[in-house]
Amino acid sequence: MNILFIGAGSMAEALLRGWVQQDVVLPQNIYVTNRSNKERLSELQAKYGVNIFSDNAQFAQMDLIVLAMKPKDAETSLQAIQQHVAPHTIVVSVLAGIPVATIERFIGKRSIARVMPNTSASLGMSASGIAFNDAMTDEQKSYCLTLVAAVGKVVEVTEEQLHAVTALSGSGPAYIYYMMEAFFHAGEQLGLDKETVRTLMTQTVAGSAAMLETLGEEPAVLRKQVTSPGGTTEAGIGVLEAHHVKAAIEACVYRAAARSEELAKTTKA
Ligand SMILES: NC(=O)C1=CN([C@@H]2O[C@H](COP(=O)(O)OP(=O)(O)OC[C@H]3O[C@@H](n4cnc5c(N)ncnc54)[C@H](O)[C@@H]3O)[C@@H](O)[C@H]2O)C=CC1
Ligand SMILES: O=C(O)[C@@H]1CCC=N1
Repeated sequence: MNILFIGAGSMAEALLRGWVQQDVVLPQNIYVTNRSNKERLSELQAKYGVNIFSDNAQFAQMDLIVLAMKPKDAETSLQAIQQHVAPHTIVVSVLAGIPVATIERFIGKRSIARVMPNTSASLGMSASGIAFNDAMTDEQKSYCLTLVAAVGKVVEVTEEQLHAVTALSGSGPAYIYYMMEAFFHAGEQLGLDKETVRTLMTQTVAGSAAMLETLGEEPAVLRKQVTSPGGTTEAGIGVLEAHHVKAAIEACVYRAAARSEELAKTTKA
């Protein structure tokens, strides 16, 4: 299977790195192209041994195309490729918001999957959602699921539900890093060196995720186990409550989902 990435940014790299490292796709079967940055393509070629896509005639040999440009560039990009994409080629879009209907409007009714991964795909740790259009055969679905499962966990959802997936797990790593920025800073302010804080907090996040996953408990139950009456955790959480942090996090997710819907509307015919 030859796979072409259109758009060679951070998400394209996370996916192709994951596929190459997990041995699911050979680097010689991966092609990359972007709008104008040739150095970036050479960088990916040097790092992973993938090919630089050089000629529209090569579209005929592509079994699968990954749309990985920014949503705002989707229409221009789809317009540019519409004459060239072969009828047998599966199209997988990782674009936030952009509906299958928009993609079909440019390149016709064909097998299309929308995937919402996250950047942890580069370590095989993505949490991805996938939605298929009705042209997809079972065999094509299973191939797409294999690819996405190779870079982490994947759940099949409806296209409508992808707004929620995008707002939760697509953007999710950024929310965690945002909190980590604060933990790192606070740890240093309290006199620990940067590396010590990094060790403590990355393990704390990994451990908490593993507890949630392994025990299957509600987060509130696990939180209670940490919170001794009159202790340090209760004191700290009291500050979060006073600042309505839980409400702020929920508002953050709702706003991200609404933004995904806005992106969908900007491109609808
Ligand atoms: N970064 C993330 O964590 C995630 C991103 N996504 C989606 O992945 C897509 C790409 O995001 P990033 O990699 O973060 O963006 P990026 O800005 O790092 O990369 C975008 C790439 O698209 C190329 N490009 C722009 N217009 C083009 C055109 N007309 N033809 C060919 N290439 C073109 C750019 O040159 C660049 O290489 C977005 O649609 C985003 O919604 C999805 C899940 C997570
Ligand atoms: O911020 C964005 O729009 C993309 C989609 C999910 C993560 N990054």
